[in-house]
Amino acid sequence: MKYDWIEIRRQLHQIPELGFEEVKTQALLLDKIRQFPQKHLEIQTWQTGIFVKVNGTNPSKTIGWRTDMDGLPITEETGFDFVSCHEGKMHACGHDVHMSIALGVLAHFAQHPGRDNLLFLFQPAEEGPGGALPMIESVPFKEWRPDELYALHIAPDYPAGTVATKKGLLFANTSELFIDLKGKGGHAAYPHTANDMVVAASHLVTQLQTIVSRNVDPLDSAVVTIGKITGGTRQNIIAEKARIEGTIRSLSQESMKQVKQRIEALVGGIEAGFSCEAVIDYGSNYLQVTNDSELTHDFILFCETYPDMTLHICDEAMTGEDFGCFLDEIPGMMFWLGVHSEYGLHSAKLNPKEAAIPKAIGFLTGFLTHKADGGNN
Ligand SMILES: CC(=O)N[C@@H](CCC[C@H](N)C(=O)O)C(=O)O
Repeated sequence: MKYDWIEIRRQLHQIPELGFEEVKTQALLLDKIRQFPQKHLEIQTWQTGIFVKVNGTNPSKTIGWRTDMDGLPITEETGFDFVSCHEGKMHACGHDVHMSIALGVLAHFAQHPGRDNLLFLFQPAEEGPGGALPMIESVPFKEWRPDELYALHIAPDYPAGTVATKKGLLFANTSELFIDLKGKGGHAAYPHTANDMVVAASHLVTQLQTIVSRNVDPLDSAVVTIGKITGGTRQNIIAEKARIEGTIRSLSQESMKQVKQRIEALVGGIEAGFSCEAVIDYGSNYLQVTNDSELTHDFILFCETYPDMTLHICDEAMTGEDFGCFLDEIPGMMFWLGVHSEYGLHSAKLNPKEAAIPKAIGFLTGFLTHKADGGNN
């Protein structure tokens, strides 16, 4: 059977769903997977995710490939004729591309299994609240636990169809950040009788900017981004409540701890200064993505021998990925797949060049064949 992986990417693009809501996505993936020859496949669903094991011909280990499935709460502005059908939601981080590539590679191995087993993990909720940790705890993962694990992420700033990676640290530690402030609402004309949380939140957002500029060692790196503020009810009512939502990024667990301590000190200052109550919630935390040196060396050697593949050795990035939680358990590595888009990840206009999809399917099929046939350059 012949498949059009770009068309399948477009179908996935039209139905973006948030973390652990990937019901239609799971159904579409299962529908495609069930069209592949089933002789060598075993399938288990887990929440909105899927595990597919390709039984090897003479296995001594299991090589894993992980892809993420969720979209983001962004209103798409690409103007594609296959634009998202889910209002306010978009595949703006390329997980539609990731899934179509995984399907394409799986379709090959369903017909031509390698010597070792392959395990394809379709993981929900990468953007949040984090599907990796509960997936690691799941029954199918424990039963089919891979010995090595690999994954990719699209990269808008690399030429389409090229790859980029490095040994060691690739992506940062992340922590979500939610701060709820509660004061006293009142009439806009009587500020002296109220306790305005819009003003308190504004001060706090400004103070949070000093953590990276004044507290983190300039030779280290961290990010504190506030992506959303909500507060108040209308223009002539003093806000009783405000909420700040953001993310923290760091290159080590130690500096993550320091940033959090500083946030707590600043929030304490706001509570004292504005006589309000504040609650901090760190939401989900992702471990840094640390690429195994030997396996990355092998990947680099494979790239050098693969025809028509350009490999960039990149710097680490402050992006986060809960793939880091898998790599804390299992050796493996992750790489960027160039898709050349004028607009970046999490942009409403992200426009990955689809030519990268068939190229990545061919390349990955080669790489996983090399792995599953015992290749270790
Ligand atoms: C590759 C990528 O964009 N990943 C996300 C991961 C989100 C982590 C978490 N929800 C957070 O916001 O801290 C990223 O934003 O880097």
